[in-house]
Amino acid sequence: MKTIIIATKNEGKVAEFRALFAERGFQIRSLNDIDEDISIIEDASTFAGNACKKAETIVGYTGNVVVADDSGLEVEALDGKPGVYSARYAGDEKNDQANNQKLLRELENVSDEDRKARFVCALAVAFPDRETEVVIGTCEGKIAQEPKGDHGFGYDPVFYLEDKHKTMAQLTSEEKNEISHRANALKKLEEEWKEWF
Ligand SMILES: O=P(O)(O)OP(=O)(O)OP(=O)(O)OC[C@H]1O[C@@H](n2cnc3c(O)ncnc32)[C@H](O)[C@@H]1O
Ligand SMILES: [Mg+2]
Repeated sequence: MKTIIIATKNEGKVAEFRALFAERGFQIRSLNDIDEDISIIEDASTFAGNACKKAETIVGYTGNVVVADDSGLEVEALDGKPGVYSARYAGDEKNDQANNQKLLRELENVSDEDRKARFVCALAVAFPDRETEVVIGTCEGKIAQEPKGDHGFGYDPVFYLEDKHKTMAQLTSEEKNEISHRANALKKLEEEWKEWF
């Protein structure tokens, strides 16, 4: 079985990628399986820029093909915030619950029809011997009035999917992997680049 390194420390992402790549005959390893203490400063102004930086940094350590995900939430009424700052929206310590609470506070007086949001995932693949590839996947929804559900991670409890009448955190992991920004990015990568899969 082919092995892919995923340049992430986020166990929520790792679990999703593990399932998504297993369907395609790959097994994955993440930064949590690699001994070295690697820290990558995510200072690019776009998801794609940060994803490339993560993937290219790790190729330097491993010499293997590396996939990286930089992702987040864009809320229309907040001019696209929290965007690339999604992980640290409520402060440096990366607290999902605090991020969700801050988001709900910011949208306190915003009506249902103005709560449109999208999840974005930039997926970069870096190689030891050729140029990095990047694709973007999205998933459209709305910010709920209150958190619901306990699956997934991050902003899933406050991300409402209108056609499912559920938040992302109320979906099973299989259901999320059919429609998520991460799954959509991987589908694009697969379409654009069949020979690799
Ligand atoms: O950089 P790595 O190590 O991959 O892990 P991270 O958690 O810092 O990841 P990002 O820098 O890409 O920040 C993405 C943030 O956006 C949110 N996010 C991304 N994908 C999500 C998803 O599928 N569901 C809910 N929230 C998500 C979540 O809060 C993440 O912390
Ligand atoms: Mg990060």
